[in-house]
Amino acid sequence: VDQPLVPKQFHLGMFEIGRPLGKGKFGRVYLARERSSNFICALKVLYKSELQQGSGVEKQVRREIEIQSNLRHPNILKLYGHFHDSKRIFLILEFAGKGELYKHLRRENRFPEWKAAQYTAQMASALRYLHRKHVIHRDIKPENILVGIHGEIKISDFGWSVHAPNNRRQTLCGTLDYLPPEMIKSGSKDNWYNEKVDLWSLGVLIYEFLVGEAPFEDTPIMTHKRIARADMTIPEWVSKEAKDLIKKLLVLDPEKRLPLEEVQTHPWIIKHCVKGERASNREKPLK
Ligand SMILES: Cc1nn(C)cc1-c1nc2c(-c3cnn(Cc4ccccc4)c3)c(Cl)cnc2[nH]1
Repeated sequence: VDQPLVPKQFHLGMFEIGRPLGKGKFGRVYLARERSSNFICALKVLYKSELQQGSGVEKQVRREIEIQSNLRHPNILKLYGHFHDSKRIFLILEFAGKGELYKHLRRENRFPEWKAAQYTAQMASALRYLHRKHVIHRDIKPENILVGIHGEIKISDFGWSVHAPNNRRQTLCGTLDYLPPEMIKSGSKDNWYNEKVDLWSLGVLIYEFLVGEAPFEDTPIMTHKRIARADMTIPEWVSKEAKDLIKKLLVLDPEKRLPLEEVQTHPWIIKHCVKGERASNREKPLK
């Protein structure tokens, strides 16, 4: 029976380790079952040796634990607890039954508009919850999103998130595609700690859901230039409602990006995310 993982003190002997589920830049994730409750979870194993002592990564893991263990939302992957031994750190995470979203996106090339709109509505709901708690994710991209057994999405990997405002310096690595202009421009860093950065990344995510590639995908130099100018073209076959929402999020001025409340009530979202049968199967438009 699925019982929530309750004890405060966990240790490796409490878990039966199953198949590897995946690996990231730091560490691997295994399917696991907590023996006394039969609770299925995902166990993320990080080697202390790989987290160079005193480097940013160790602080990132600490921040991931601190932030994610206090979050409870259906579209945010739960962190139930953590423990460590002499060589490793273990994070006890919610198991997402349908795995990594980016694999689904690569396999399907791109998502139909109704699916992209439903994922967008779930992302907006999760981001509103995070921003109300003054948590900025800052690394929204398909690679950091998992899919639950009912097809719902779950934001994971809070390694880059911060409690705003925060004056810790960050070094960035990995893809530039999702970075907002204020994070690639030199100069004042305080915009890095404004929730609006997640709105830009949400716009990039919607574009990639619908088109199958990121809007500024290019050589690193060109991506940098195109982000700074919000220079993108949306294919003509994307619906005008979806185009409208993407354009209202990929705005250079962070203060002019569409607030999450208005994302959730945008015509493209309303059209595809009404309760009951799937809007796209509806014969007649809603009154
Ligand atoms: C894969 C896979 N296939 N199916 C059917 C379900 C899954 C599944 N994977 C997960 C995973 C999972 C796996 N890999 N990753 C990527 C990763 C690994 C290590 C460090 C950072 C990031 C996440 C999780 Cl956390 C949580 N739940 C998961 N569920």
